[in-house]
This record gives sequence, structure tokens and C-alpha cells, in this order.
Amino acid sequence: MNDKLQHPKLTFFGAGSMAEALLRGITAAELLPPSNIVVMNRQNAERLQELQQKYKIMPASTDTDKSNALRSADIILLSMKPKDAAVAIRSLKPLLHPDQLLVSVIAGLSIDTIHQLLGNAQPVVRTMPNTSSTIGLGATGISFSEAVNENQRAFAIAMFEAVGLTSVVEEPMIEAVNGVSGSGPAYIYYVMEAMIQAGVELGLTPEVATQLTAQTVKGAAEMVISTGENPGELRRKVTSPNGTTQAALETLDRFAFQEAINKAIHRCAERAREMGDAIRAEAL
Ligand SMILES: NC(=O)C1=CN([C@@H]2O[C@H](COP(=O)(O)OP(=O)(O)OC[C@H]3O[C@@H](n4cnc5c(N)ncnc54)[C@H](OP(=O)(O)O)[C@@H]3O)[C@@H](O)[C@H]2O)C=CC1
Ligand SMILES: O=C(O)[C@@H]1CCC=N1
Repeated sequence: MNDKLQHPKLTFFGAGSMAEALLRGITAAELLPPSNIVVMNRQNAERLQELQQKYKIMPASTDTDKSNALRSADIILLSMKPKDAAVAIRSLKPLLHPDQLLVSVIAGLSIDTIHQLLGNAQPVVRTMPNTSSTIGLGATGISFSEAVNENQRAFAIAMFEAVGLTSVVEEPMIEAVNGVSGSGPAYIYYVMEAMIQAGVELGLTPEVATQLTAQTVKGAAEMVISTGENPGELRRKVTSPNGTTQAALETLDRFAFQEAINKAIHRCAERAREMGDAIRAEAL
């Protein structure tokens, strides 16, 4: 990609939760002027107006505007659901030129399947971000097809570094990223829901229970990041012998808590592979 990469044109092909998380993070980081960003979806014009008002980006709602937005983009961000990916990517075939970069956030969708759908080896960046990108605290795994050049690779990494931590991985590891961090925020929210409920049962107001829970999770994460100690070491420092924490952890062990989290993450990665296989079946 040539020096247009300083301020490339970016088209969001899909305008849902993940797209907005990235859009908010990218605009907050001022990585691109909003005038360089076009957002399109299938038919929800109100959604596009909402995003235009919030982020001052350009909506593309007519068929002509959509085609122009896809033809003229330096980077097209594929952000539709896996079930909609094959139809959407096939619709790109007559519009793409060889040096356009496709960036996918679609769970399970492999680079090879994208190439199968397009009938060519288009430059593709395959990623697995998460919704914490919304506030610049995302966690993204990123991998590259062979045709991605150095400028494209650098800008794609800059895009996701603008919204949080970015790890370059080999493509087969993207499902593991999906299991750990792509879906990971939901596991933490699930634990937080239970902590808040128990706090309220013990007499705290919902507001105080929520504030204490959120600060505990934030503090624990920051302790791991800033001290460099691993979670096991830090957990042991909380656990006084025969104290309150030990009583709680023994209860968690009785309900196989860690085994449940482990199995959930393996199942998540397996589900991503299943979804990828389903898209591939449509491509063949
Ligand atoms: N949510 C998350 O935490 C994460 C999601 N992802 C991935 O991001 C992708 C999107 O997920 P999410 O944002 O939650 O889904 P949403 O349902 O919120 O958004 C999907 C978007 O895609 C649009 N769309 C569907 N088909 C087409 C098409 N043919 N042309 C144009 N736009 C189309 C929809 O438009 P319309 O509403 O008009 O139908 C909608 O704007 C998924 O593949 C998911 O795996 C990855 C990491 C994390
Ligand atoms: O649940 C999903 O399929 C998407 C992908 C990762 C997080 N949400």
C-alpha cells in the first residue's frame, strides 16, 4: 500500500457491536480523521445515523454509496456475523482491486475461506479483538495472509494497538485467542454478576456491590499487569491460612470452578472452529 496509508480510507462492512467498539477506539485515538471512515450495514439506516452523530463518520446506505465505499476503500473491515459472512464477502468480488486490504474480525472465518469466497489471494488480516476495544483496553490476536505488505501490516497493527493490546499470532492460534480474550470479557461479566448478586444478598445496595465488584476486578487485573506476579502468587497472598478466602476457594473447588472455566474456554475455541467450518462449507 502506498503513502495513502498515512490516512487510508477505511470502510466498516458491518456496523454492529464489534464495529462500534473499534470505531469508538479508533476515533478516540485519532488514528484517522472521521472523514476517512465510512460505515455501512445491510439495511438499518437508523443505526448508521446514530453512528454518524456519535463519531462524525460517513454513512453509506444506498447501493451506490455502498459500492463506492467498498471500491474506494484502502481497508475494508469485515464485521458482520459469521452466518452472514459468505454472502457479504462474495458480494465484494466485482468491487475489489488487488491492493485493497481486508481486515476480518469474524469469529472462525479463516484466511483461506476468504480466499475461496473471493477466488483470489487478496491481502487479508485476520483478527480476534474484544469489546474492551471500546475504551482502548482491548485485547486482539492478529495474523496476516502472505500478500499483506509491510505498510498494510504496520497500519493494521496500529489500528488495533490504538484500541488496546495486540499480539501477532500464527493463524491457527486465533481460535485460542477467541477462547481466552475474544469471548473473555463475557466470562468476567458473568463472575461479576454473581459477586454483585451475593453482595446484595448479604445486604449491600446494588450500587455499592457493583462499585466494589468492579474495583476488585480492575484492581486484580492491574496487580497482575503492574507487579508482573502471576495470578497464582497473587491469589496466595490474599489467602490467609484457614481464613475467609480459603473458605471461599474451597467452596469454589467443591463446584469445580476452575475446571468449569477451563472447559468453557476449550468449548469456545471448538465453537469458533465449527462456525469456521460452516462458512467454509458455503464457500466450496
Ligand atoms: N461482539 C463481540 O464481542 C465480538 C464480535 N466479534 C465478531 O464481530 C462480528 C460482528 O459481531 P457483532 O458486532 O456482535 O454483530 P452485530 O449483529 O452486532 O453486527 C453485525 C453487523 O453486520 C451487518 N451485516 C450483516 N450482513 C451484512 C451485509 N451483507 N452487508 C453489510 N452489513 C452486513 C449487520 O447489519 P444489519 O444490522 O443492517 O443487518 C450489522 O451491522 C462477528 O463476526 C463476531 O464473531 C469478534 C470479537 C468480539
Ligand atoms: O460470541 C461471539 O461469537 C463473538 C466472537 C467473540 C465474542 N463474541
